[in-house]
Amino acid sequence: MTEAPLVVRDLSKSFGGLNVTRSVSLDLKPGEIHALIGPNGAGKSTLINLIAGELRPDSGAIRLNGVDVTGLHSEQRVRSGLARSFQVSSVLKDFTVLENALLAVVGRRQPALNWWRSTLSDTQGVEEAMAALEKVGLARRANAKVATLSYGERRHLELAMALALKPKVLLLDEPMAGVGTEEGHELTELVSNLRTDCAILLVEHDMDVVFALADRVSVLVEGRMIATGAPAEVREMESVQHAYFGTEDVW
Ligand SMILES: Nc1ncnc2c1ncn2[C@@H]1O[C@H](COP(=O)(O)OP(=O)(O)OP(=O)(O)O)[C@@H](O)[C@H]1O
Repeated sequence: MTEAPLVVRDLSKSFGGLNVTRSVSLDLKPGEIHALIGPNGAGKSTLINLIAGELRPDSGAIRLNGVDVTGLHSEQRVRSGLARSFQVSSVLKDFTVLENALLAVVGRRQPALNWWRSTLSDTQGVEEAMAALEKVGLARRANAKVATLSYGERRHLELAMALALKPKVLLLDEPMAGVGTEEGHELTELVSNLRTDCAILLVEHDMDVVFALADRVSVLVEGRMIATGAPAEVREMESVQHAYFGTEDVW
C-alpha cells in the first residue's frame, strides 16, 4: 500500500524547559484538506515549522511521500514535494506578479547561481509560472507590479508561488488572515479546488473556514494532539470541548 503523502510520528520539540510539541503524530491522506486547530500557543506554528524544516525536532520522524525527511533542510524538503504559504507576506513588491511566480519555479528547478539570467529566457519556466497564476486567478495581472496588488491579491500570489513548486503536500498557515469577507470567500473556494493537486495541512482560527474546507480536523492543546476526525465528530467530543473550547463557544 502507498504511504500517505505526509506522515508525522511521535514528534517532540522543547524550547528550554518548555515542551511545545509532545509526541505528536499525524497523517495527511492524498487529496485531503486537514485542518490543524487549537488555542493560542497550542504549538500549531511550531508543528508547521517542524514539518517544513525550519525547526529541528528533538525526537520523532517526518516522512514525505514515503521518504524520511527528518534530517533534511527545508529546501531539500521542497524538492521532496513540500511547499508552504506563509502567514507573513513573502512576495517581492518591486517585481511583477509573473516575476515572483517565476522565482518560485526557478527556485524549485535550479537553486544554483546564475539562475536569473537563464530564467528570463526560460519559456518553460514562464509557462509553469503562468499556469500557477491561472490556478489562483491572477494570470491577467501577470505584468502588474506587486506593489499595485490588493492585500487579497497578494495572498493569492503567495498561493501561486507555493503551487509553482508543484507540491504533493501544501502547508497553509492562516491563509485567510487579514483578508475581508468577500476575498475570504474567494480564497476559501480557491483552496477547496486545490485538493485535486495536493494534500493540504491548514492552520486556521476561523471555524467557518475550517467547516467549509476540512475533510478532517486535528486538535492540538498544549503541544499534544488530543483528537482527530471529521469536523462534526470532533466538535462533539467532550475532551475537545473541555480542553479547547473552555468557556468560549467558538463553533
Ligand atoms: N523560538 C521559540 N522559543 C521559545 N518559545 C517559543 C518559540 N516558538 C514558540 N515558542 C512558544 O511555544 C508555544 C507555542 O507557540 P506556537 O506559536 O507554536 O503556538 P500557536 O498554536 O501557533 O499559537 P497562535 O495560535 O497564537 O499562533 C508558545 O508558548 C510560544 O511562546
